[in-house]
Amino acid sequence: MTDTILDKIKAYKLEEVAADKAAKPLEAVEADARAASPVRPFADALFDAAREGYGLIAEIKKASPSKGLIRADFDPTTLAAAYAAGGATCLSVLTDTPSFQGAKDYLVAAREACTLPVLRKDFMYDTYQVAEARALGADCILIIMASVSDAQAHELEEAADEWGMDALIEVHDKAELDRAALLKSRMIGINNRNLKTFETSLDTTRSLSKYVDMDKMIVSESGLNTPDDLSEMAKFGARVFLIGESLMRQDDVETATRTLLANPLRPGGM
Ligand SMILES: O=P(O)(O)OC[C@@H](O)[C@@H](O)c1c[nH]c2ccccc12
Repeated sequence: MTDTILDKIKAYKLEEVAADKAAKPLEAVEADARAASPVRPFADALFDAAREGYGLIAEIKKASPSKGLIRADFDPTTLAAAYAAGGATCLSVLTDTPSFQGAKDYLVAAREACTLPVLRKDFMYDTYQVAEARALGADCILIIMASVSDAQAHELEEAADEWGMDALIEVHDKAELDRAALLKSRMIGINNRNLKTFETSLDTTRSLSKYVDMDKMIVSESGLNTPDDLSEMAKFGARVFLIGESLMRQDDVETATRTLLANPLRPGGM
């Protein structure tokens, strides 16, 4: 079997984590995590926003494996401030360098530039990375079900919880969603991007949303471009969105963000 992009990312990420551990032992990272700026409530902010309008997790993303460079004029401080001014609820910051040209420092800079809760967007396998996320200031981590075992997912979620952070559980098929249902996180991210082919289809949210427990929040992720995309997803119960590329390609990120959120489909469909 040929390796998928996710297999390749996992292989280098485990090496990175081993090198990070050698350079900075867990105890030192934990000391930084304990001294970090207090956690900002991530899930709560999204639940509040989605009650009347939409919740937006706006992503700071310079490049991706499928699209290459997305935004040349890239300053995390300016972008975070623009997203916040435009009405984003939370931020997502890519900290993976080899595939996304992200950086841990970008998360620190973005979080300092605003008061929004921030998701560390990375490929998480080890609780060391969770402590590190908190040490950087992150308020939430991502757990990608396609890339971890049930035991790992549980362990990562527990670690996030111990640090007072939330966890966004990402799925892209029914089997992953069934596994995610065993976890306690209130946020289920349905990724519209197929991680094997890189194609995005909003049919992923359309078909999986009906299987998500009523008490959980659906976050529709990837491939969302227009207000019509959001209202279409809202018809399927998704009122929270994780959006990167389509906003990162705009010259005026603040106005683009505001425009995207301007006319939410009201709960109940009005
Ligand atoms: O740029 P888009 O198509 O709006 O997608 C954002 C986000 O969903 C995407 O970056 C993403 C979703 N899950 C991930 C896991 C790892 C890296 C990136 C991602």
